Amino acid sequence: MPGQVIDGKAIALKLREAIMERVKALKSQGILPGLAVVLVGEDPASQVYVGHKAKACQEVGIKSEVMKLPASTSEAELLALVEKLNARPDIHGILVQLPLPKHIHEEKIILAISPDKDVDGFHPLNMGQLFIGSPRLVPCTPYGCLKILQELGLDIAGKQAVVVGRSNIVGKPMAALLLQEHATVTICHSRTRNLSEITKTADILVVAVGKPNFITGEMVKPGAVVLDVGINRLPTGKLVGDVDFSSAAEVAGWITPVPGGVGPMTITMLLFNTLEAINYARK
Ligand SMILES: Nc1nc2c(c(=O)[nH]1)N[C@@H](CN(C=O)c1ccc(C(=O)N[C@@H](CCC(=O)O)C(=O)O)cc1)CN2
Repeated sequence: MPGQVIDGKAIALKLREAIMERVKALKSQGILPGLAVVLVGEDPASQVYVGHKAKACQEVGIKSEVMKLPASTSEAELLALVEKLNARPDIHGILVQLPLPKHIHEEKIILAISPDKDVDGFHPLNMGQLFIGSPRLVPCTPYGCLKILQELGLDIAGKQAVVVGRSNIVGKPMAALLLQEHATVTICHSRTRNLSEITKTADILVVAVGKPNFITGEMVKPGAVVLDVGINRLPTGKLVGDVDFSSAAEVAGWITPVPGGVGPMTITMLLFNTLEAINYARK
C-alpha cells in the first residue's frame, strides 16, 4: 500500500494559528514582535522566499522589515547594517537570506548577527547549544522536520534515523535534533559508500542533498518516514525534491511531497523563532 502523504501546509497552518495567539498575547503586554529580513542581490528564488516570509509575518501579526540591497553591496556595508539591527530594541529577530553574493563571506555575516537575534539559528553559539543538548534558537528547516514528526505523533526515540546531507543549515542540525530525541543517527554524504544499504536501514530518512530525485524507492525501507528537504527546479519549470516521490511513496509509510511538505514548515519555524527571540532580548 502506498505511504501516506504528509501535508506540510496543513501542519504549518495549524502551528501558525497558535503563533498568532501568542502574538496577540504579546501585543496585549505592549510587545510588538519585530523581524528584519535582509536580502542582498536579485536571486529569483530568494526573492520568492523573502516575499513568503514577509507575508507570513503579516498574517500572524509580526512586524517585518525587508531590506533589499543591491548585489554590489560590500561585506563591510552588510556588516554595518547587521550591527545597526543588533542595536535596535524593536527588532527581535534578524535574518540574512542565503545564498549571499560570492564576494561576501557568509560565515562572517552569520557571526556578526547577535546570537540573541539569530532566528535562523546559524550562529556558532546557537549551533553549539544544539549540539550539547541545550537548544536555544534552532535552524528552521530541521526544526520544521522535527515538528512534522511530533505533530504526526511518530516515534523517534530508539528509531534508526538516516540524514543524507551534511550542510550546516540542514544536515548537521537535523542529526543533532534527532539525537536529542534519542534516535540512533547516521549522517551520509557525497563520499558515503554503499549509500542505499544505509538508507534502507532508516526508520526515519531525511534527505537534503540538493540533487533532484536522488533517492529512489529501492533505497527506502518499507514503512519508513521520508522527509524530503530538497527543492529543485527542473529545466521544465517543475519543482521536485531530492526524493523520487512516485517510487518512494510506494515503499514509505509516510512521505513529504515537494512542494507542500517541509518548505512551509521552514517559514513557520521562523515565525516561532522570532517569538522565542523575544525571551533573549536585553531588558
Ligand atoms: N537565511 C536563510 N536562508 C535560506 C534558508 C533559511 O532557512 N534561512 N533556507 C532556504 C530557503 N528558504 C528559506 O529561506 C525556503 C525555501 C523553500 C520554502 C518553501 O516554502 N518552499 C515551497 C515551494 C516554494 C516555491 O514555489 O518555490 C514548498 O516546498 O512547498 C520556504 C523557505 C535557503 N536559504
